[in-house]
Amino acid sequence: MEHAQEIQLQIRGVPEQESAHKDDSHGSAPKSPTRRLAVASGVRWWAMVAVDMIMLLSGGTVATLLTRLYYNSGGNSKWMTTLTQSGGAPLLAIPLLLTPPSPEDRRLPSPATKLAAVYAGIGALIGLDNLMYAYALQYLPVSTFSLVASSQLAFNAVTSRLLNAQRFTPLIANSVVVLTFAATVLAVGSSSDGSSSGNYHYNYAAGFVLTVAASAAFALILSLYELTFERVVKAQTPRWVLRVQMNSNLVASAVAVAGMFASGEWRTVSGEMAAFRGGTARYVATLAGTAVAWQAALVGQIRLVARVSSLFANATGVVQLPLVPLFAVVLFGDRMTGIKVVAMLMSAWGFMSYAYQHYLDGRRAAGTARAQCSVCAARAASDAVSDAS
Ligand SMILES: Nc1nc2[nH]cnc2c(=O)[nH]1
Repeated sequence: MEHAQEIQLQIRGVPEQESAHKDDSHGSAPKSPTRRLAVASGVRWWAMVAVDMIMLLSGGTVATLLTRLYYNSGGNSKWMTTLTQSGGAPLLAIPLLLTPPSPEDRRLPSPATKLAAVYAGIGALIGLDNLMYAYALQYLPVSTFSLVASSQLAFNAVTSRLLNAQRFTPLIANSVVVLTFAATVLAVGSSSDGSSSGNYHYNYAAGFVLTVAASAAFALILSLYELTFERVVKAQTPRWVLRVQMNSNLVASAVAVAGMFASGEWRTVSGEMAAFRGGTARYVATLAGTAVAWQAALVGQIRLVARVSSLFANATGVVQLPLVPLFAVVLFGDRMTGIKVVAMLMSAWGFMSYAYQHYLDGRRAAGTARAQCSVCAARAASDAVSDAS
């Protein structure tokens, strides 16, 4: 009977498996590329993943375009751009208060000191990454930036394998390669199309090195988030996702504020505000909008890490790279080229390859659950017969 109850619990627990930590994910053996999805597939699950993806893609695109607008309109403070990437974190207190707690939200999964150390470590890394990303966005033209930044997916392939025991299937490998190519095609094709003309002073060597370093750091951050949900928080509930994001981004904001004071950049802020094209109100609106858009994007991205995997979250983020130049056509008057459309299509193709792997895993898991069900029913019947005799 015990066996039958155990399987019934597992089946009933399917929706919770998204939120509850599973012991089997502790092992270092390669796990299913889509293991959480494997037990929680279904229309509702896909709809939630789609919402997260839309938040990441729209938030990330708006944030990147607003950062470019800030630089284009006379802004020049790297620490200010760094701060906008994490400074909207206190706003997360609103959804946190509005989200009803589940039982897993009420317990402290690890000692408070361990949680604090994790927030401090990831937060400091985010602060450093945000600074490098701020330099990268200013020092490289859109095309080169997209090319180099797409390397974060390859870095993520390594960190996911090492830290998250991610298994690679041909479909996932195909997705990583095609998404990287999509950004490469974009970079090669638009290097001479005068993209994002503005008052940039490109500094290629520094921009290149900083973009590569930021890409590696960001891949590590996403893998560390995944590890945190599995080993430290031991839950993937909406509230834990918000808490982890808010606390780590508050630490990153402290790093940015400290950097602004230590570098003396804070003295230039009032002058920059006064000289900003469109005036002070536009300056504040641009930075506030950037901060909100980054947090919206990160909510989507970290929820994808918790729901699926860091590699999936990064793959979705990379889809955004060809999106930015397309929007720049409308907003900054960049030229539209066939290459940009091809990059978009390749990007969609690479992503669909990844999504198809998830679909296959979901179907396989459903088949396994059905098989276990019939074994379980047979065992329950035989237990009942032996109990009666
Ligand atoms: N390096 C890096 N930093 C980020 N911060 C927010 N998104 C990103 C990203 O895609 N890459």
